[in-house]
Amino acid sequence: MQSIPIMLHHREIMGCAPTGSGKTLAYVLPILHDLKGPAKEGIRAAIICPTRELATQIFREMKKLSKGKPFKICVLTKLSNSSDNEQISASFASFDILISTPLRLVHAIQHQGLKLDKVKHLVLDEADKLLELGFLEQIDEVLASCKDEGVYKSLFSATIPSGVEALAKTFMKDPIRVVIGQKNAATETITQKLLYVGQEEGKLIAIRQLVQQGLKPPVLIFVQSIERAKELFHELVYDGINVDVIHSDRTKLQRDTIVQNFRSGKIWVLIATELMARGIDFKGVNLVINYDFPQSVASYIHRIGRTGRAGRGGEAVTYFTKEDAPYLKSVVNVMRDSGCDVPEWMLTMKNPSKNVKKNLKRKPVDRDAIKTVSKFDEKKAKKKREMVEASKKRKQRNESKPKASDEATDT
Ligand SMILES: Nc1ncnc2c1ncn2[C@@H]1O[C@H](COP(=O)(O)OP(=O)(O)OP(=O)(O)O)[C@@H](O)[C@H]1O
Repeated sequence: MQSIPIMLHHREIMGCAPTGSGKTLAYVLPILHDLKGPAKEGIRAAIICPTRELATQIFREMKKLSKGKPFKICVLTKLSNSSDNEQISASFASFDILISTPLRLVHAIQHQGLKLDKVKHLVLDEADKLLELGFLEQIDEVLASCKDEGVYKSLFSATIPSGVEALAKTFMKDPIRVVIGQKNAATETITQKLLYVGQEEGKLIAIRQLVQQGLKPPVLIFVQSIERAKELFHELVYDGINVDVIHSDRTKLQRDTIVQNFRSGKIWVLIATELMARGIDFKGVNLVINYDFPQSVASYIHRIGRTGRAGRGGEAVTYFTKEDAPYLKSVVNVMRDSGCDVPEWMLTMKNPSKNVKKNLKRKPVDRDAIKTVSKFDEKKAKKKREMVEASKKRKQRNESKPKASDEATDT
């Protein structure tokens, strides 16, 4: 309601609204209306987002909403096999709307003759992510490729920190700032819980207890690295759970198939890295489990925002160990601001300092590998291995000692 008239009046917008509240439609509808119909003038709207999965999802939404108007919409995903750049460049020019990740878009601009000089609407979806260091250089390149005068920029996210706002103002023209609900809070339809699991191995115990009590799929589980995603997958798959795992080490085809299978209900539990934390709209996810504590408040909000979408209810459980305790208060604040019940003692905890938060964002907490064997059993097994090794060595030493009879012969 707020963004449609703003964009139709060609004002730039910085829109912050909760996860699952419909930000995609908030820019897709005014763009489709403003472009009126296909024009063969070159790309007139460009939408940039951080992941391929999200780009494909936006493409699908665009296609659905533009039904009846034969707009040519293109999603830049994989690199074209054709080596004829002129041909590729000409094919780009035939599109009205383009959706892409920053890296792929910059490649097309630099090597495949893609032009953005006719772009009227430039959207940065998940803007705060796109304006982080890893993407910033490419966004600069994209901005430089758009003709400055005629382009209206729109930024959307569920989290827009003040630093990002200040940065955005340096390249936006007098933007209108729209904030729906409380800024940087989670959706109120999500029941959020924090669960203390003691040490690392407590997490597997907690998950297994949940399974025993009866999981209500679909369930999404977030971990902090690809390695840990693989480890958890091995544990759960041997438990006989209908589970799969998605991360950037998997092939594009695998990633597409997994997303499709999770959407259709073929997979009940999906283990994911941060790759799936933003923007992905799986309808009806019942539970999000933060197996590993998120590295920032924004990550927490986006991860748990995969449930409780479009007014539906949902549940989010965040496991924490002793090592996560210093960062706990940030999440507690989000829970409090989103209207969740938080124990009194948690509210009186100290807020982590800026430095502590920065360090966590840079480097995740060091964690023991995910495996069923407990530390105690592992130590016992290690001791046993060491004893066996030592006795083997003793035996070898004894055998290599010259025997009494040998000595007699030698002398
Ligand atoms: N007016 C509406 N009525 C009902 N459903 C809607 C409406 N607008 C959007 N939706 C649905 O709500 C869901 C969430 O929308 P969308 O993915 O755009 O959320 P978002 O705000 O971009 O979330 P995120 O911050 O996680 O990216 C989608 O399934 C969308 O189809």
